[in-house]
Amino acid sequence: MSIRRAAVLGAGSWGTVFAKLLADAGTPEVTVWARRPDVAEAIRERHVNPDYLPNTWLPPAVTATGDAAEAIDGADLVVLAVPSQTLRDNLGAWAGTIGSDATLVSLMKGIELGTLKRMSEVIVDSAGVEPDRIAVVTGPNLAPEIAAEQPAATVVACTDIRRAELVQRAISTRYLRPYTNDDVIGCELGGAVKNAIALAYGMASALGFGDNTRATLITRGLAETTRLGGALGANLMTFAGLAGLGDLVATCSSPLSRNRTFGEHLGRGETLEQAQAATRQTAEGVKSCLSIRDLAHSVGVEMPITEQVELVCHEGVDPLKALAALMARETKPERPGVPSTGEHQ
Ligand SMILES: NC(=O)c1ccc[n+]([C@@H]2O[C@H](COP(=O)([O-])OP(=O)(O)OC[C@H]3O[C@@H](n4cnc5c(N)ncnc54)[C@H](O)[C@@H]3O)[C@@H](O)[C@H]2O)c1
Ligand SMILES: O=P(O)(O)OC[C@H](O)CO
Repeated sequence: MSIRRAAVLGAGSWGTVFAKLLADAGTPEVTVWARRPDVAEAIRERHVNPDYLPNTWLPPAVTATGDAAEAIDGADLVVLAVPSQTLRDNLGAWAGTIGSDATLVSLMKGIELGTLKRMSEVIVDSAGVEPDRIAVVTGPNLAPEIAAEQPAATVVACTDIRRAELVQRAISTRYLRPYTNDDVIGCELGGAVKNAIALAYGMASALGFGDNTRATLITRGLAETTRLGGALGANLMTFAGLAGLGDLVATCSSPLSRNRTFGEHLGRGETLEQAQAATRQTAEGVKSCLSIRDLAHSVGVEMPITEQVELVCHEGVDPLKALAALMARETKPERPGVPSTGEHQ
């Protein structure tokens, strides 16, 4: 079985590249929903997204509309690519038009404020679908590099292996190699938490700290992600894979990362508002650091880096003071691989 018609809801960087990917992998009809009519028209008429991917030509199979119902009509694959905090409201409006056996794909890397839910949980709530119809695509996938067809790998996480394999086939190209995984919880947490850690990494870089500091942030960032995952029922091995370490390294190391770049602005002493004004695109970690911190507290897990990132972003704490607070924490054994239960340190 293969996908005949796909809808991609969201015409930002990743939604647009994902539409190209589906077309390159052989989906005959891919319709992108763009919020702005001029973006829909440019994709439809000129095969380019001038706002987000001006230098990437989109294949003929990709078209676009400003009407979400039109995009979803008859689609057997419905891809969700809007900012995480807008998903519930958007999907609530679209849900009635989604086919009863369509597979839903989540591209979003965030945790909802207030409910503290992962994106697949928000989809279950607002679209009223069973969890096994939802696949999560996540991994080290900076949109501009995938657009340039640079080789990379990703993960398709779904509890229904048949649907995971369907999506895997639908995005398998000479430049992207997808792996399946049944650990939806771990894959989503890896994608969401790495954004908060990349903010810290960006701050440290802007403050002039070198590779020891950066490696420490990546490694301890992964440790706190793994602790959270363990407490929430994830497979701890997921965090050693593409959705965990892979995405964390790509996001922290890349100047293309919006989260890292946002952290650099904060590290240079800018306020949240100044950093927001300087970076137009979605840096999910800025909001999700709050919900991740609250989610961690709800299960008794300490996430010191995420907590300090939240203080810098939302409480105006100086990044240098945040770093000093991390360094002043009580000393403890490293204990890699310690299971989640017991002391969540
Ligand atoms: N860009 C990447 O490299 C990349 C890679 C993997 C995953 N992701 C994830 O994909 C998701 C989407 O990111 P992106 O990179 O496409 O973001 P983006 O900032 O490039 O684009 C966001 C899109 O959402 C639209 N939008 C903004 N507010 C909206 C609202 N209230 N309702 C509906 N649409 C709205 C914007 O117009 C834009 O088209 C994020 O969760 C991100 O973490 C991004
Ligand atoms: O640009 P960022 O920081 O949103 O990261 C993009 C992707 O999630 C990297 O895999």
